[in-house]
Amino acid sequence: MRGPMLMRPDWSVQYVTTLATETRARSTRCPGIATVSTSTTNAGGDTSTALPTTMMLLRLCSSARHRWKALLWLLLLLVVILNAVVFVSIPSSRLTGRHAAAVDDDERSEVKGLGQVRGIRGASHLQIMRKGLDKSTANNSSGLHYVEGLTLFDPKETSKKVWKNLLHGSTFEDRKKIAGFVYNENTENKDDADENRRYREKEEGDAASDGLSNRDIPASRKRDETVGATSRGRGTAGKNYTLAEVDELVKAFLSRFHGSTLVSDNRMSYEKFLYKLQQGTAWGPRLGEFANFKGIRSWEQFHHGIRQHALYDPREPYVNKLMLDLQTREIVDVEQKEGGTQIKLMITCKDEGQALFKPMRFPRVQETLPDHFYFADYERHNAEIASFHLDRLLGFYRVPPTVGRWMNVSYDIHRVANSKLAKTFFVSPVGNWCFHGSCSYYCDSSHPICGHPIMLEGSMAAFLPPLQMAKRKTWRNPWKRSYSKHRKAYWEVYDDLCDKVKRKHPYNQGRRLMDVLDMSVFDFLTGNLDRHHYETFREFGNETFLLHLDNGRAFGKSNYDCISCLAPVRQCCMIRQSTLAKLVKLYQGPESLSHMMRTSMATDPLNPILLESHLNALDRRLSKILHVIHGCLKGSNAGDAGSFSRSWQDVVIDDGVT
Ligand SMILES: Nc1ncnc2c1ncn2[C@@H]1O[C@H](COP(=O)(O)OP(=O)(O)OP(=O)(O)O)[C@@H](O)[C@H]1O
Ligand SMILES: [Mn+2]
Repeated sequence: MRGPMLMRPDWSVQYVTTLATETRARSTRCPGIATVSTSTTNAGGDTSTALPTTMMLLRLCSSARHRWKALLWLLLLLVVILNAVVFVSIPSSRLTGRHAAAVDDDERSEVKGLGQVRGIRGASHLQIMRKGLDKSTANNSSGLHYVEGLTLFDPKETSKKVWKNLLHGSTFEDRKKIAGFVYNENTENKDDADENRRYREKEEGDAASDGLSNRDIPASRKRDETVGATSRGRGTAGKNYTLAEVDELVKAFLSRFHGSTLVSDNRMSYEKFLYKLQQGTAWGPRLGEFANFKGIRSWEQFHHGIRQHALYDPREPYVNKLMLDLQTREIVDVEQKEGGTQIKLMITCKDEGQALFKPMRFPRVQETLPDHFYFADYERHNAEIASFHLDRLLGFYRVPPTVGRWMNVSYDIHRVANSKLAKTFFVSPVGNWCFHGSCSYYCDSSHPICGHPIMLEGSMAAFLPPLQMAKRKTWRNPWKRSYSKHRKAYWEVYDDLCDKVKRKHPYNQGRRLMDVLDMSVFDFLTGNLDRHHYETFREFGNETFLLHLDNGRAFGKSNYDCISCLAPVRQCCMIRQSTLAKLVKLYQGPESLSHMMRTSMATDPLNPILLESHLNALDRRLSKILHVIHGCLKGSNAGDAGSFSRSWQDVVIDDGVT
C-alpha cells in the first residue's frame, strides 16, 4: 500500500477531490469499488492511504470492463468460427436432409487423398467418423519403412522367388506354405484321438444328461432310413451322427407338417428348401437414415439393406460384391478399434468401406487348451468367418458379412496405421513383421501378431453403420456366464431361469425369447461360450432380430460340445419352428451341415476355414440339438417309445419368423 504512495508523493488536495467525484460517478457502475474507497477514507480519515487503493481498484474496474468487452467479442468470434467449421464438415446430404444422389460415380467416390475426401463429402456418411484418410505418405513413428514389393525387403537372394510369388500372385497352396499354414485334407486330424481322451471325462459328465457322447454314435443305434436320404452321395453326407431318438423326432416332424414349406422330400437341396421356406417373408422397414439412399458402393447398399428382421438379404447381389470388396479393395487407413478386450483393427478401404479386422493369432490346428477358460482364450479369425457362413446357412442373416483376407503387415497395415498403432510395430528376431497394438488382453511384445514373414491372415467383417446414424442397444444375455474362475451363474446351478425370463420384458412378448433361443442354438453349434451381451438396432424397437456380433471365441474345441451353451433351449424346452425345420432338413439330407459349410466357405481366400474335425463337430452338435428337442417333447413322464407327452405347440413355437 505504501509503495505507490512513495512513488507519487505530491498528491494535491484538488486532485483528491476530483478523483473522489469521479469515483462517485463510476460507483454507479462499479458499486463494490465505491464502497471500498469510501469506507477506507472515512474510517481512517487518512486520504493518503485511501487514494492509491481507490486508484488501483478504479483501474481494475475500468480494465475489467474492457476485458469483459474483449471476452464477449472473442466468444462471438469463436461461435462464428465453430459454425463455419460445422457447416463445412457436415455432408451436404445431411444438411439438405437427404443423401446426395448425384454421387453415383465410382471413380469419383474413390478416396485418393484428403483433398478428395473433401471433394466427395456429399457421398458418404462414414466421413463423420473418419477424416483425413490415406496415410500412405505418412511417416510412421516406429521408424520402419513399408514394404511394397521385393526390392525393399528380403535380403536373401534365395527367397526372392518365393517373395515374388507371395506378393504378386501365387497359388493358394504356395501361400499357405509360406505363411506356415500346413493342412492336409486327406489326413484325419491325428490329435483328435488324444483330444478325445483328454476331454472324455469332462464331456461325459455333460453328455450323461442328453444321452449322447462326443464319440461317433455307435453303429448299434441304427439309422431309420425312411428319415434320411437313402442315397446320400459321398461328400455330401457327413459322418453318421444319427440316433434312433432323433429319427423318431424327425419322422414325427415330417408327418406333422407334411405338405407345408417346413417339410421337403429328401431329394430337395437344402438351398432350395430354405428358399421356399423364406418365400414371402416380410423383412420389415429399413433404417430411416438409409431408406432413401441406396448408393452404388457395396457397403452403402449393405447399410441401405438393413431391415427390421434381417441384417441383409442374401439374395441381393450387393452381398457377394461386398464380400469381394472386403477381400480385395486397397486399404487406406488402419486404426485400432476401441471396445472389447482383444486387439482388432478398424480398416478403411479405398471405396470408404470399413471393416473390423481380427488377426490370426494361432494356427487352426491349435485347439483351446484344456486348462484355459474360454474368456482367456485368443480370438480366432476363422471362427468369425465360419460363424458368418453358418448364420447365413441357417437363414438367420444376423452376422455381418465376414471374409478372410491376406494382409501384408507392412504395406496394408503399418503404412496406413495411425501413429498410436504404428508405434507398436517391429521386426522380430527371425525377420517376421509384427505388431501388438494396445488393449487389455495380449497386447504386448510377448504376444505379438506376426506375419510369416510379412503376410498375415485375418477376418474382415463388414462394418455396421456408424452409431451416430443407427444407434444400437446392448442387452445383457439372460444366460450370461459368470466370467469368474470361481463362481457360477444362476442358470448353471438352477434350472428355472427360463420361467423368470419368460415373464420379463421384452422376453414376455414378440420374437425376443425365440431369438435368444436361436442364439443358443447358434452358439452351441459353433461352441461359443462368450455370449455375454447382444445388440439390436434401437430404431426397430424390441420386435427385431439380434445381432450375432463377436464370434471370435467359437470353434475352439472340436471334440467338445458345450452342452451348457444349449441351456436356454434345454431349460425353456422350446425352439422356434422354422429353426427346427432347418435343423431337421440338414439332418435329413441330402446334404449334411458340414457339407453345406464346406461348400459355402470354399470360395474364401483363406479356405479351408475350418478343419475337418470342426466340420464334423457341426453334424454331431446338430444331432444333439434334435436329441434335446426329442427329450422336451417326450417330457419326463413319457411312456415307452412312440408317444410324446408334451404338446408340440408348447415346444415348437411358431412366431412367424422364418
Ligand atoms: N461389424 C461390426 N461393425 C461395427 N461395430 C462392430 C462390429 N463388430 C463388432 N462391433 C463393435 O465392436 C465391439 C467389440 O467387438 P467384439 O465384441 O468383436 O470385440 P471383442 O474384443 O471380442 O469384445 P469382448 O472382449 O467384449 O468379447 C462390439 O461390442 C460391437 O459393438
Ligand atoms: Mn470377443
